[in-house]
Amino acid sequence: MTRGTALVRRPGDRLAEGLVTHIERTDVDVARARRQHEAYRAALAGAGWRVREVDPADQCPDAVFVEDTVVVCDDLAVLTRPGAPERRPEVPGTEKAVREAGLEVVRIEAPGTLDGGDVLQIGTTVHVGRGGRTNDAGIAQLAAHLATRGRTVVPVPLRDVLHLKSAVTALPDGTLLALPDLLDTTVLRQPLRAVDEEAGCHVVPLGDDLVLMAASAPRTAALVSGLGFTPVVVDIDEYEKLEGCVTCLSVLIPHA
Ligand SMILES: NC(=O)NCCC[C@H](N)C(=O)O
Repeated sequence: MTRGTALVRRPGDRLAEGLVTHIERTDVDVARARRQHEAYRAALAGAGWRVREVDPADQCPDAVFVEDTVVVCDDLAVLTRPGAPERRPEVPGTEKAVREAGLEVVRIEAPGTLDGGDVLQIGTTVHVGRGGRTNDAGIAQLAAHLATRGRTVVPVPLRDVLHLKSAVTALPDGTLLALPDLLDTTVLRQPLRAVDEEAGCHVVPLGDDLVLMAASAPRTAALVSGLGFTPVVVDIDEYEKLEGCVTCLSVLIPHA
């Protein structure tokens, strides 16, 4: 059984030069990061996803964080215009991959900026973080594109955090796991559970009761397990040094 296609992009040799905005830079062990990526791909495959590699963009140190380059909604791929200009050359490779997956393609245009990490889709509601990487024009363009698929966009102001999904993501039943200090939770449209580990608010529902999580959030994994879900735990600490998390290393395209 295949749940769909998971797009990933392998880390390049320049990974350690990736952007760091809200944390202190520490050395990245690229060889270890490659092994962690291999295990991440294996976890997706083990959960029933067909893993497809986007062409490398090795001149871009952050290209491994492929989620930021596209928002997939049903059969529509919205190519982003990343808020960090040095990440924009990552987009053409993603465009090739989503076209090959048979998706309709539209794009965020200047002056709009949008990172996929700011977009949290739950049912027909799409929360979009407004902060350092995503601006009002990007949110307005995304809202117009996703309205064609019956989605409603809810902007969420962020504080001192890279992306919306650095601060909040959702379990398979729509319950939000969040670090409430990092965003304006009053605008969120789903029930919320506060967690006390930063990586605890980064989860990726993989289908059925499976929930992809980072090894750096053991207390939240126990909480998730107690709620009746099955954590699939991967160690991605080399990516966490670059403000990456489990969400940003893939783009899931159900049924593709
Ligand atoms: N969606 C994500 O959480 N992306 C992480 C991107 C990390 C990268 N170092 C960046 O600053 O763009």
